[in-house]
Amino acid sequence: MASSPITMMKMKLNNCSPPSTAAAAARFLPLLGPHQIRFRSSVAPLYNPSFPRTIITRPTFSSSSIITAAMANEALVKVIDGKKVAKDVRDEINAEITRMKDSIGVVPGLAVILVGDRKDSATYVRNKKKACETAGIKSYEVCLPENSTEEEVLKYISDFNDDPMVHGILVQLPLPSHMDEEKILHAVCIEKDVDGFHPLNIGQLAMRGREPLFIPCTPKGCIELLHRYNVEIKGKKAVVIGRSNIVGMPAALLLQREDATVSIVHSRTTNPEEITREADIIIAAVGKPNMVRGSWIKPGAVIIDVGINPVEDATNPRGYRLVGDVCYEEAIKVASAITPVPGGVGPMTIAMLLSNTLLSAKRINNFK
Ligand SMILES: Nc1nc2c(c(=O)[nH]1)N[C@@H](CN(C=O)c1ccc(C(=O)N[C@@H](CCC(=O)O)C(=O)O)cc1)CN2
Repeated sequence: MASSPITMMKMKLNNCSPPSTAAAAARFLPLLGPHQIRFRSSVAPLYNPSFPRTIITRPTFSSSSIITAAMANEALVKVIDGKKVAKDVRDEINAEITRMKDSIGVVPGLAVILVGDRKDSATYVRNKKKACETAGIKSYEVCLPENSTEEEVLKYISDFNDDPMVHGILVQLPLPSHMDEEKILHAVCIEKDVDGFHPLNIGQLAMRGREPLFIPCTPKGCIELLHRYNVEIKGKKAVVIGRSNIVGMPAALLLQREDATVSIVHSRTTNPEEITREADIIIAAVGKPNMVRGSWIKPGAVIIDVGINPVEDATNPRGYRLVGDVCYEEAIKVASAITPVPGGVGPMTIAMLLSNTLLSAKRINNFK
């Protein structure tokens, strides 16, 4: 996902300006309306966002039919508001935690282990702690210096495994390069593996007829967004861009479980755009700013952008701004729905972590 703000300074600003020619606009023209993906209407929605924000960037339409059509499409695009959905999820979790505390006196506990001094990781851990406090989850935090040993990390994991107050354990990734990530993730007991990264959890996710104890937070958040915006997944063509252990691979497995026909595009795929152009749903999780251009997208497709890439921006007080893996300005002209960056998948990652922690506390205490 995101690289550190320190390393991002080395990145070149990726300019993804929207196509400006009439010919480029005309590409979108015949493909509006009936070609757009249909949002589920017959199935009772798990959740209907009260205000699914619709972007209307230009209120007055031009007299040119080509421009008007492109703009009309833009006006119809649903911005999938991850911030709003995450807040709703957190409120629901908070209500459940209150119910559990009131009836059996149990408060869910989450232990977070941070190793090293990456600024982005420190920010994510701080945000997780804040989210826990608001939701009513007790958080336990361990911050270790970059030069810590694997044994030290393993000792903390072992202590948290044995602590009945702790229902979830996570080790913030990435770990320093001298550490064996596999060994460390394997040490988290599977019943408390709220990140869902334990090989047994991933194995269960991959197998038909088996249920993982936990689903990794970011892919779970992607699917939750699709559900809550009533996007039909069953029978659709889905393409996942990226095959990382924490996002791409589990996202592809989850889409398959939802009965989508799934393709995975990765660094060795030739002509990735030919594959993405077929997709009704795209989940982009590759970590390359603006890699997916408007021309890669089938009109009406739904786009879930997992990338959080800092790019230089002298006009921003931070000196950089965050962009996704998808060129938003182009995609919004073609897609029927899209997650923004920031404010899309990112907030859902933390909401799903709280959801997994609650799930764990309920399961351990046999609370329904
Ligand atoms: N053990 C884990 N490590 C990592 C995970 C994970 O799920 N488990 N995921 C990422 C980092 N991450 C959570 O840990 C995370 C990333 C981004 C966000 C988020 O809310 N992003 C905001 C923008 C934030 C900003 O302004 O900097 C957004 O997209 O709106 C939350 C969590 C890697 N490591």
